[in-house]
Amino acid sequence: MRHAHTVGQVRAAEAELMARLPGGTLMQRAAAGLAATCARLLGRVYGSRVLVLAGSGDNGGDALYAAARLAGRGAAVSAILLAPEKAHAGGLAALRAAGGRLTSDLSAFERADLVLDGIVGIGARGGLRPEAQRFARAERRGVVVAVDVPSGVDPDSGEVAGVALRADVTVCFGTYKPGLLIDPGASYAGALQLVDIGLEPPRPAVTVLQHPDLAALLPVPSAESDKYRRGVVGVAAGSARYPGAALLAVAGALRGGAGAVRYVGTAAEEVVRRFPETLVTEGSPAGAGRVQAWVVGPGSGDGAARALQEALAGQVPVLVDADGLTELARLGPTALAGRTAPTVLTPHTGEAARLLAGLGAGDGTGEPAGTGAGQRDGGGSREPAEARLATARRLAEAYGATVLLKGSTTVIATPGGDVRVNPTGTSWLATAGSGDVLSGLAGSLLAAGLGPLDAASAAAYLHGLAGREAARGGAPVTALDVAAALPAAWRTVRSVH
Ligand SMILES: NC(=O)C1=CN([C@@H]2O[C@H](COP(=O)(O)OP(=O)(O)OC[C@H]3O[C@@H](n4cnc5c(N)ncnc54)[C@H](O)[C@@H]3O)[C@@H](O)[C@H]2O)[C@@H](O)CC1
Ligand SMILES: Nc1ncnc2c1ncn2[C@@H]1O[C@H](COP(=O)(O)OP(=O)(O)O)[C@@H](O)[C@H]1O
Ligand SMILES: [K+]
Repeated sequence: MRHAHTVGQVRAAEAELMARLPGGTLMQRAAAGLAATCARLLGRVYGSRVLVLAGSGDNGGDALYAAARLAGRGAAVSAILLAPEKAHAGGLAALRAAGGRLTSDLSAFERADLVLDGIVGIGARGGLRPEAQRFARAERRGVVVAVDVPSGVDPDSGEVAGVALRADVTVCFGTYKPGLLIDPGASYAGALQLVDIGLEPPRPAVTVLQHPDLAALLPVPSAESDKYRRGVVGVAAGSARYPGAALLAVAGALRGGAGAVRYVGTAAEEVVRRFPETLVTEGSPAGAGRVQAWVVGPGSGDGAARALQEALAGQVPVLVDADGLTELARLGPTALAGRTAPTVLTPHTGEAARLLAGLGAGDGTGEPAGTGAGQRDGGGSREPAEARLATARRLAEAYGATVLLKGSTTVIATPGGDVRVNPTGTSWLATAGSGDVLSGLAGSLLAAGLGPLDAASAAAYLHGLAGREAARGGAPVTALDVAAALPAAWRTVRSVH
């Protein structure tokens, strides 16, 4: 599992560590790790051309010390200082002593085999300053290595206000920063390398699952298993108008590890024709047999209100998606207030905006919340796409539910403040109905016994891998292709054991 910490957490952990160590130790550890990665990337250090972009803080200091090490191994190093009078004195002296030279020639950036971006790190405030912006726009030939954070990316949120330097590799110190894991920041960071500088940070602000975590989480039947013990997932989805959503949610649910899928709704006939293994009922959740988790809402249309009410009244986990979310936004968080079992919400950006607006509902006026209500504070004050982390957290807390916010980086937040960011996926997943497959899959994992955070994040992970598998070679995928590729995604993560 990858762990990421906020700037505030890193600063506190650094202060604690620095108090116990001789001055400059952490920077030397950082520079040593940085130089080692650069040397690996260069292959042959001797004779290579390295350019350092050094800002006025310790981020520039790391870059200058690392460059001095490379110069000591025979690299031709030049440095552009963005604020020459404020450059890190020790780093600059080390670079000079190792034979590095200063330049103001922008073409050095274009010619370099390797560029070290030490403009700004976790001390960043606001968008990249004008003197730094030109490097984000300039052509380059070589590899760009970001020091700690690609300059221009907000370390805590991944937001880019204006432009940022696109890196091939980001070498981060002590711990990952959330902004390296969340788009748009993640797409600027390239491959991530972690350098251990001895930091002992507290509980991470954000975690990211990896293959071995998935392999450990996924439910696998044993000799004692039967279909009921493996869990039955109920899917209340589809309507006369949107029968396809029922098929897609069921297709996802069938590949999620539950022992059986029970469908309720108007598309029963279509569902059983396409997936004969499904148990079908034409009613609503209250009249269906026992299930261990419900998925409510994909394509439910007018049926969403009743299905949601009946599913929420039960004592099993409920995943709410699509039309179910629209209905929930209308009702507001009070609709979930009495629940004892977990609730999972899987909004895309538009549905998240509706849910934020819904925070004004249920206030006793009986009026549905208008758009814009509830967007005055917290994560709701900005467009959800630009503040994904804050939005997911805000919704999770306000609704008392686990929230999986879909998008180019899917973020999962719990009411208790845990956040996971999904590392898999592809923009080919932006295709109609792929969200329905995801909700069926996540519901199936809930029914199989995973907790809400694990079920939601494992589903996003598998869905993202399946999307990549289906789009392999760069081909468009359909939602059913994604569902069909889910077993391959299971095999991929399980093959690491
Ligand atoms: N504090 C520590 O113990 C350690 C810090 N390390 C490094 O130190 C960095 C943090 O250093 P600082 O606190 O000095 O902060 P930074 O070096 O990240 O940034 C501060 C400097 O950048 C300028 N700046 C701020 N926002 C800017 C923007 N948007 N555009 C351009 N310039 C901007 C400021 O004028 C300031 O001088 C980390 O990212 C890491 O690279 C490492 O050496 C490891 C140890
Ligand atoms: N640009 C993107 N990059 C990666 N994944 C994306 C992107 N856009 C959407 N997705 C993913 O595609 C799926 C779309 O879901 P959703 O918006 O609910 O579609 P639908 O309602 O048609 O099923 C989600 O899993 C989402 O995370
Ligand atoms: K940087």
